[in-house]
Amino acid sequence: MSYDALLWLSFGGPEGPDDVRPFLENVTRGRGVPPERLDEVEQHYQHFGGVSPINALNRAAIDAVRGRIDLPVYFGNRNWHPMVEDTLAEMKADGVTRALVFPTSAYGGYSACRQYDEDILRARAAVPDAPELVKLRQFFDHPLFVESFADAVRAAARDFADYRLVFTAHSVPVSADKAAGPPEEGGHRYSRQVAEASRLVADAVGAPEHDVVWQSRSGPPQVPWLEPDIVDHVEALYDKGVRNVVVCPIGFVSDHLEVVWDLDTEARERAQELGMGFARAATPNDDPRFAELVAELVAEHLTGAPQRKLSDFPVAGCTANGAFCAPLCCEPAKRPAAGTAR
Ligand SMILES: CC1=C(CCC(=O)O)c2cc3nc(cc4[nH]c(cc5[nH]c(cc1n2)c(C)c5CCC(=O)O)c(CCC(=O)O)c4C)C(CCC(=O)O)=C3C
Ligand SMILES: [Fe+2]
Repeated sequence: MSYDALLWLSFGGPEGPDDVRPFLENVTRGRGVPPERLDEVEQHYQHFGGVSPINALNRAAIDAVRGRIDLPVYFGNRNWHPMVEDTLAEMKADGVTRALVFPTSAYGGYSACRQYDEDILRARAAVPDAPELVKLRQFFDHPLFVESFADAVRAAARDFADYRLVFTAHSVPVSADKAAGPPEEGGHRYSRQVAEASRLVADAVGAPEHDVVWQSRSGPPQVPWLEPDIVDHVEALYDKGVRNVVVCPIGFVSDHLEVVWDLDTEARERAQELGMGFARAATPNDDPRFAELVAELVAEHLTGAPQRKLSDFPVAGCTANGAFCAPLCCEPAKRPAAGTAR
C-alpha cells in the first residue's frame, strides 16, 4: 500500500477568550458534563487568556516531523480549528487519496483511541469521496516514548536527594475503563497501559517506588471515575512523610492546558502550601525523540518492520477508516439518559 500524506489528529484547544465556551461545548456535547464543571473549566482557560498551548505545540511537533518523513503532513483536530473535517476536505482538494493518521495519544481505551476512530468516521462522512485514512498504532511502551519521559523525570528530579515519583493520566469513568479493549480481554486496557508505561519509566530512572494516579476528572459527581486524584494524592503522600514529589504526566504527549492547570497550578500550589518540594516532568512535546517516534511509526507501517516495544502488553489502534481495533473494542461507557433517576 502506498500513502500520499500523514494526518496529525489531535484534541484541539482554544486560541482566544471567545473560543473557550464553544470549544468546551464541542468537547462535552452529549456527554452529561454538568454546567458547573464547564464554568469551572472555562475559568482555567480564561486564566491563561483563553489560549491553550496545545495547538502551537502540535504545530511545532509537526514541523519537526516534516523534516523526517517524505509525506506532506496535515493537521486536524476533534474539537477546535483546524477541525479534522476541514483538513480532510483540503487533503482531498490537494489530491490525497490515502493517508496515514497519527493520533496524539499513546493509549487504548474509548477517549484515548476509539474516539479518534470516531473522528475519522465523522470527517470521512463529511467529505464526498474522502481519502482512505489508516490510523497508526498505540505507542505507550515504545522505547523512544519511555526514554523521553525518563530523561524528563531525571531533569525534574535533579534538585531532590530523595523524592516520590508520581505518574498521572487523564481520569476516565470507571465504566469506560472497564470497557477499554476487546470485550473478551476483560477491559481496563487504558489504565493497564498507563500503569505499564509508568513502570517502564520508573524502571528506567531506577525509582524504588512510584504511584499511578489520575487528573482532570470531569462528569457528574455521582459517576465514579478513576481515582485517586493527584491533588488528594499529594496530601496523602505528605501525611505519609514524603517531602518531595516529582509528577510525570505519562498520559499526555504535550504540555497542554490540563497539564499546566491541574499539575503546574493546582497540584503545585497544594504541595507548596504543605511545604513540599514539587517538580513536574516535561511531556515529549519538543523532544526530538518524539518526532523520531512518529517517523519510526510511519516507517514501521510502510515497511512492515517489527514493532519496537518494551512490554508484552497488547498494542492496537491501527485500523482503516475508523474501524474498531477488534469487534466492539473500547465501546463508550453507557451514560444514564439525561433526567434518568439513578
Ligand atoms: C483519556 C483522555 C485524554 C488523553 C488522551 C488524549 O490526549 O486524547 C484526554 C486529553 C485531553 N483532554 C483535554 C481537555 C478536556 N477534556 C475534557 C473532558 C474529558 N476528557 C476525557 C478523557 C481524556 N481527555 C473525558 C472522559 C472527558 C469527559 C467528557 C467525555 O466524556 O468525553 C474537557 C471538558 C471539560 C472538563 O474537563 O470537564 C476538556 C476541556 C485536552 C486539551 C487540553 C487543552 O485544551 O490544552 C486533552 C489533550
Ligand atoms: Fe481501541
